[in-house]
Amino acid sequence: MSGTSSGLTPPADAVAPVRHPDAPAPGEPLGAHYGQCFGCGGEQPHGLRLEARAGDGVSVTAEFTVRPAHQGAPGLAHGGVLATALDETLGSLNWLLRTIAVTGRLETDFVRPVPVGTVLYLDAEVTAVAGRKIYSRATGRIGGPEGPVAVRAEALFIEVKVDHFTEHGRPQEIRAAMDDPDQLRRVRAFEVNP
Ligand SMILES: CCCCCCCC/C=C\CCCCCCCC(=O)SCCNC(=O)CCNC(=O)[C@H](O)C(C)(C)COP(=O)(O)OP(=O)(O)OC[C@H]1O[C@@H](n2cnc3c(N)ncnc32)[C@H](O)[C@@H]1OP(=O)(O)O
Repeated sequence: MSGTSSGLTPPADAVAPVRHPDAPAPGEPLGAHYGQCFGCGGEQPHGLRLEARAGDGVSVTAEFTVRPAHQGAPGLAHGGVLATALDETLGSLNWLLRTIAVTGRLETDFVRPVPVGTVLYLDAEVTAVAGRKIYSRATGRIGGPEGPVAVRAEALFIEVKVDHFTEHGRPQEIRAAMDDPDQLRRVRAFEVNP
């Protein structure tokens, strides 16, 4: 069964997404947006360590290897972890728009169980933009990049300013991020006018 709720249908005045001229070239690894990110960071022992690459247009591909820490049922990936992989892949589209945006809505279809040890091959693209609203979709396949679909999602991301994080984040992590030149460089790669 699949379907899309009305919150994920672009309005009539939505436009096609535009790849930012300074977006990473197709094939280029995007790297982590934050080392402590559970989705893409290298500093989270049980994190997904998802590795995304720029695609053509406003699209990305990514890979995530399911490890024992990611189980729900015995030997199978937890659905929330798979949703995280989709969310993170969709979030990495920000690099191509050079926009900071957070997930407002994420609708996920779980089509096939995903065993521990599986590589999940993900792809995602922005489908439309309407003001601050960014509409996107993602697919996760198993067995290879052309293998059967295991999960898919449609999402609405909402553009925010850096203030979203500095106002709502816990002060100790925000201070550490602001003291980290690599982190500031990454934020600038997302936002044209930091
Ligand atoms: C140096 C300092 C360190 C900085 C470090 C920064 C580096 C970070 C870089 C990159 C980050 C990328 C992170 C990727 C990680 C993966 C992605 C995630 O998991 S993100 C986490 C989960 N998401 C949230 O925590 C959002 C929580 N929600 C909110 O904060 C608000 O609700 C927010 C910002 C999403 C919207 O709030 P409003 O007050 O700004 O805007 P309103 O007016 O409510 O919504 C705008 C439009 O969107 C629609 N909208 C909003 N939420 C919707 C929903 N759930 N469904 C349908 N429409 C929705 C509304 O109807 C409105 O539409 P109409 O303009 O009137 O047409």
